Amino acid sequence: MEKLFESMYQLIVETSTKLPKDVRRAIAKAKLSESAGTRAAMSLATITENITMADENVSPICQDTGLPTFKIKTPVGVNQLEIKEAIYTAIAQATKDGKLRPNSVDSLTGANSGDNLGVGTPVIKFEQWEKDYIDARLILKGGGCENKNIQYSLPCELEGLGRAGRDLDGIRKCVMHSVYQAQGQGCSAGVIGVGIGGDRTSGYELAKEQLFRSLDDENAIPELKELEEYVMENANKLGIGTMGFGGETTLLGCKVGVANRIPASFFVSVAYNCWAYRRLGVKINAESGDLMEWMYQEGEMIDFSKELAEQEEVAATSDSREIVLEAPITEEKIRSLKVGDVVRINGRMFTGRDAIHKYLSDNDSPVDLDGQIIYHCGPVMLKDAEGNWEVKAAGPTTSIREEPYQGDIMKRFGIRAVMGKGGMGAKTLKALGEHGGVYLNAIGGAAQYYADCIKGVDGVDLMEFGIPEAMWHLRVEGFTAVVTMDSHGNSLHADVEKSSLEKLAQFKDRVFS
Ligand SMILES: O=C(O)C[C@H](O)C(=O)O
Ligand code: SF4
Repeated sequence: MEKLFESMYQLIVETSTKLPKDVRRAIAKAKLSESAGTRAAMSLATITENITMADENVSPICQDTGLPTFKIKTPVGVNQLEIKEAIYTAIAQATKDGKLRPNSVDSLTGANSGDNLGVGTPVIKFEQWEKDYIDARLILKGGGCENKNIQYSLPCELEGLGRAGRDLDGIRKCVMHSVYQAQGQGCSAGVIGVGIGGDRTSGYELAKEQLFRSLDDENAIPELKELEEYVMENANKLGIGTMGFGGETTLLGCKVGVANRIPASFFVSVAYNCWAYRRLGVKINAESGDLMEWMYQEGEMIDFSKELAEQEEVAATSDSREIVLEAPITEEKIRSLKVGDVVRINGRMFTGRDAIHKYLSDNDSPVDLDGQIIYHCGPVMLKDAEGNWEVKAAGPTTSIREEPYQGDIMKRFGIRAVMGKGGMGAKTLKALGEHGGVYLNAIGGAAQYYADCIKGVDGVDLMEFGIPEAMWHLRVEGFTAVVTMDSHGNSLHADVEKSSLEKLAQFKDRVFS
């Protein structure tokens, strides 16, 4: 099976860089549902441009290439250890080539292994089957959406929906609630895999298993088909929309599976996947290791590049104010910004995510942050032939994780703007008002689009935290984001959360008997 490494490498690269056809179609449909000039339409335009750029650059669609999870079916007699070895080598090579971000971190020390290999990473699940070829599937599910997975133990009380009992209607309520609680933080519009039954572990496994289904398939169990259709129709009435900016499409897919349970337990497990729904599969010759066929290839392939010219017109007709920001920014300038303003950033910004925020809460900053912009981002970086850092992918990360630190750090160091995605909470909003700061929402997953706005890397600090967690000094041009929290107490995120909860309450009454 000497070709096995090559086949696995291709599977990894293709999964990270090329969004499957069914997902493209769902995104194209979402785009059609939004009115021109809205924030949702603008975000979807950025997302589709990003998909095209990832195709062209053969670079990661999103910088978070997730926890690679392989599901492999092998004919009886095939050596699974050999397959494992080929996967490990291919993962390390794809990381070296900038197709995967080094994402495997020691949970106790925080050390990044640098090659995506480590205890428990990647995940490889084997199964035997009677066919004569190998079926290898891969999902790259990022951390932001993974953090929005949720498991319900029935019966339970749900915000907005009341009691969810141990029946199909209780399940319906849990699924609706799972979409609400994710808001835009898992880079909506998302896809949910739902597992009914099992135990806490196998329930989540079943939920994730659903993410390997095609978005276009039909559930063979009539009740579940009905549930999937119900959720698709009604979750999209919650008004959360792309990136939680409000809008018509909140969900791109809902797939439900069922397994038996034991009498005392009744779990409903939900695996939330972002729009950057990267999963593919290949059929591999069991003797030679050759790649025989790609999976998920049915139907039309949408070429978003054709729409790019049209999109520029949409952006031009949008009625939001556009403001240019360049650090150092004055308090006066920041206080002039309002929720809904679109900013174009030129000049300097510094990345800082989990490790940096924890560090800055106990230590001095390695650079002067007065008037500066902090970007919640863990990029994919490679060194070029001259030894200079090159940005391969650089979209925002979920900002809410920095909520405990953010306000204090902004005040202490004089930071005027923080940028990420998904919004932040009440503590940060209060600090923005007191200190004079704004929160900027960039489009989650648009890692190629933003990498293109980064014109240079002028330095890096705290490299000991690993590539994603270091503090990169970036020089940008035309880096676009939306003000979603301002210094006047306004938060688009709080507004969407409130209005979506009101909408959720409309689904309180029994639907399935
Ligand atoms: O780790 C990242 O870069 C992003 C993460 O997937 C997130 O959505 O927060
Ligand atoms: S940043 Fe968004 S698109 Fe990327 S992995 Fe995280 S949730 Fe998915």
